[in-house]
Amino acid sequence: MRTPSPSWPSSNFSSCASCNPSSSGSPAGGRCALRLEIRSKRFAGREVIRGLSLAAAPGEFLALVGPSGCGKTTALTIAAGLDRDFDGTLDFGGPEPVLGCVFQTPRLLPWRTVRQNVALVLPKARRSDGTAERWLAAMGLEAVADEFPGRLSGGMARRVALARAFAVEPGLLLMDEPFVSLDEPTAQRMRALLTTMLERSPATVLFVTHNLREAIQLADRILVMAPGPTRVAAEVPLKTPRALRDDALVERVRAELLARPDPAFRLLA
Ligand SMILES: Nc1ncnc2c1ncn2[C@@H]1O[C@H](COP(=O)(O)OP(=O)(O)OP(=O)(O)O)[C@@H](O)[C@H]1O
Repeated sequence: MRTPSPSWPSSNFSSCASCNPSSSGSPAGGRCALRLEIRSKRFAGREVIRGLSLAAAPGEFLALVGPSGCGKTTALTIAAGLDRDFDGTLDFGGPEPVLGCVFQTPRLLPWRTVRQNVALVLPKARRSDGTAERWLAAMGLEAVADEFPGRLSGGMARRVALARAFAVEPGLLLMDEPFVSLDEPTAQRMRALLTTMLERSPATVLFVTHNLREAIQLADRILVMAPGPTRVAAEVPLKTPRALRDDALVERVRAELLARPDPAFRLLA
């Protein structure tokens, strides 16, 4: 988390508990509402988002889907409070929540052990109270707690990143393509693990993906983004309980969505 990139300015990292050990936020486990209104977002004068509006109820799992470059990461970055340079409003319906963040790459500190990577996001008083170990155990990572990240497989490193995000007991979990570039069986195991973790530690979730199947499998509601400049073009509520969404149902819903006349859906194919 200490490696800044152009779209994740280091100066604003204190907003994300998973990125910053000293962040406190609201009481742990306090699921929050999320209301984000981006009237306009520009990079160097170029407007990339216009009139994007989204709202999540406490505990709701929202998936943002859309074609590459349409502004999903930008919207998530704004929701995380990491980019305040936009015209609009961000509101949690109460105090700022504890944030958990999971990115496209695990972003572990290579010079710290797995255990330390998780413990470091916790308030000082909780760094040696067994919390890190409990979350590592929940992810099946006890055996590598004292290893350095360089010794882990890609899937294990992602599990550490998930453990780190859940260890803070986030009220709001922000995930940016967290399972991209994993082989499909590993990605499926990670999605199942995410579902289990959310049952254990419920949070409001904003999940960015370009993978429509993944969104159908996980989300309570899918927001389909349309480019140029980006806005939410359509919303798809998913009523079937997550546990009952097998491959056949996911494929059926996907086919139905891709057949819709709205061009925003065709861009997802
Ligand atoms: N720091 C930046 N400076 C200038 N332009 C940027 C910056 N960050 C993003 N952009 C531009 O804003 C647009 C939206 O980018 P963003 O990364 O949010 O899209 P995305 O939908 O998440 O893409 P992908 O699915 O490929 O990750 C793109 O045109 C991108 O080039």
